[in-house]
Amino acid sequence: MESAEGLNHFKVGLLPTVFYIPDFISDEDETMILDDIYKAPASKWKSLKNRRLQNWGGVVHEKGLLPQELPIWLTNITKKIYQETNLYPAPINHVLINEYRPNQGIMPHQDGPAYFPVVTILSLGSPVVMDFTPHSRLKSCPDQLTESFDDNDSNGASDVETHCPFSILLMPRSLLVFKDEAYSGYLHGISDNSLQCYEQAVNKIEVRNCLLETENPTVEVNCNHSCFERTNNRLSLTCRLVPKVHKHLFRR
Ligand SMILES: O=C(O)CCC(=O)C(=O)O
Ligand SMILES: [Fe+2]
Repeated sequence: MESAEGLNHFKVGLLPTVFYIPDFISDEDETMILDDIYKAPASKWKSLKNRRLQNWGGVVHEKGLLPQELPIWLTNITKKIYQETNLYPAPINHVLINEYRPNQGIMPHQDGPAYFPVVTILSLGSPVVMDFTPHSRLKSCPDQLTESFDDNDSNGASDVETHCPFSILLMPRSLLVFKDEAYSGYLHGISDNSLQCYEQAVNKIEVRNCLLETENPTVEVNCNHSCFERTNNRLSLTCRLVPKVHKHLFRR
């Protein structure tokens, strides 16, 4: 995948700006990145009520970034993402690493205004379902429409059809990319439940076999209900660009 055109191959769902790339990195790369994450000093972790996180790249303010150089192991992966997605106008300069226990998630939210409106999320460890919900100003999706999703021609999808909630199943080693309308018109979140259902996932067909066939020790799959039980931690790298960097502020 070497251009934005190549990325179109990975478009999922009705929105034109959501992409799911399975196996973006190898097993070996996943192991190495996990090692590097856990090699970081304990003080690098910040515990929140429902997850813990590491902040890399500097402090994000509403008006921009007070930068800190990314470590080499993060530069390696963000460079690959930057080059292969070809969506950022400059190299990724900020990475948030979230760690979720099996019963932890993240409240529906929209990412802040300081970021360029492209987000890439690399998933590690356990699979999880991410839910996208349109902002209330866009909620125009009658319930019955969700049932006829499969019959819709994605090229001709109207506003009403496109402003429906949807989910994406994120397998370990996959890269989720979303931008523009999916970034600013929708909230994204993960339920804080160890039981995750992917019945409504827009990439259900692509990932179903992957989930069922691999003897994945991180999940217990219930085939009949398109659900699985998380049994391991999930980690994610949320990679973004803060276009405005305060190079000389607060320097001693
Ligand atoms: O862990 C994830 O996949 C989502 C993280 C996220 O939305 C964020 O850090 O803003
Ligand atoms: Fe987010």
